[in-house]
Amino acid sequence: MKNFNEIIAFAKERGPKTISVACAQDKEVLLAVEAARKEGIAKAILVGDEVKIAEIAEELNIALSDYEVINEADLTNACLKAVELVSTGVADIVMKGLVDTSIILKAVLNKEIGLRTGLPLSHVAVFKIDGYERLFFVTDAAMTLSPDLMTKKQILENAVSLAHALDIEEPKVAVLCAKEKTDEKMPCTIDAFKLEEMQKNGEIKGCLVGGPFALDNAVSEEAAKHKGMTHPIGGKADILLVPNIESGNILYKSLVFFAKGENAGLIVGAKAPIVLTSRADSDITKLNSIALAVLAASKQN
Ligand SMILES: CCCC(=O)SCCNC(=O)CCNC(=O)[C@H](O)C(C)(C)COP(=O)(O)OP(=O)(O)OC[C@H]1O[C@@H](n2cnc3c(N)ncnc32)[C@H](O)[C@@H]1OP(=O)(O)O
Repeated sequence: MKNFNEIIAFAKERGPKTISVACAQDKEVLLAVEAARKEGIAKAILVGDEVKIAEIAEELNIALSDYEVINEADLTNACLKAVELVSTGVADIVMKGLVDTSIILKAVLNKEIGLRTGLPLSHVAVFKIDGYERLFFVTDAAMTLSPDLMTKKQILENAVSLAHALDIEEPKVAVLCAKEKTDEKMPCTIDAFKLEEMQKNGEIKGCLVGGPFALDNAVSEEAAKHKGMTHPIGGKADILLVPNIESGNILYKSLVFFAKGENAGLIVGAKAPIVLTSRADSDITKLNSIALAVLAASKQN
């Protein structure tokens, strides 16, 4: 798939799925779930502050009779309820509403009713930027603080699974650092080298991995050529694996606010997909993310 229109078209074919929205009292969230409902992509159960949900719905002319609403004003309890709806099979996808990321992630990781699989969960953001011909992924900009080598391997594999769900058969993964040569003083360059080795010796499958890469060589063929790089991933990355949450989050928000990119975001690697965008992201981003989650959920089932 090359853009979000295609993702939405495929989600219409595979939907509707049921989303449980944690802390649904938010204008952009309600606009997105209403658009998803009208497109036949998803139905939503709205968990949150019933009074605030009703006020916003009225302002937006959204009929709440089209939704199940579960009143839970406390943010932590609303997140736990939304997650429980998925772990008990009532819903297929969790969606973050107006709540801190760490609160919903703690609910997702809850030992009794959460969606753990035993392996690391991670965030994948999908972007489309004018001038870059392909969709590309940034991971992990939102969940894992400072991943070690084996956690990076799992983050990479989680993103590769999502790429496969979008019919990107052999995604090219660039492991990002500040430069393209290994340097003992920059441990992420050593991890990047090891991840490329793991792919070459078959420990990582279903993708091509290259690293270390600086961002310019990963996304610009001209920059890669200028620096004399002959790596097949040079300038053609599908997945950008960042070294830590700070670099990933700054890249994510630079793409949204400076580059005005179109995007979507999910937590993957759990028993079900979790729509996780920034509270400041638009209703279009949230709709794109619902569509992406529907494709990921169909692949998982
Ligand atoms: C990109 C747009 C959106 C944004 O901008 S989001 C903003 C930035 N993001 C954030 O603030 C969230 C960052 N992450 C966090 O807050 C925390 O790491 C997180 C995920 C809530 C976990 O917090 P805590 O529960 O305090 O973490 P902990 O290290 O004590 O671990 C508790 C148990 O959970 C497990 N865990 C933590 N991260 C995991 C992961 N990625 N995958 C699978 N399991 C994970 C951890 O192993 C531990 O398990 P156990 O209790 O020992 O069995």
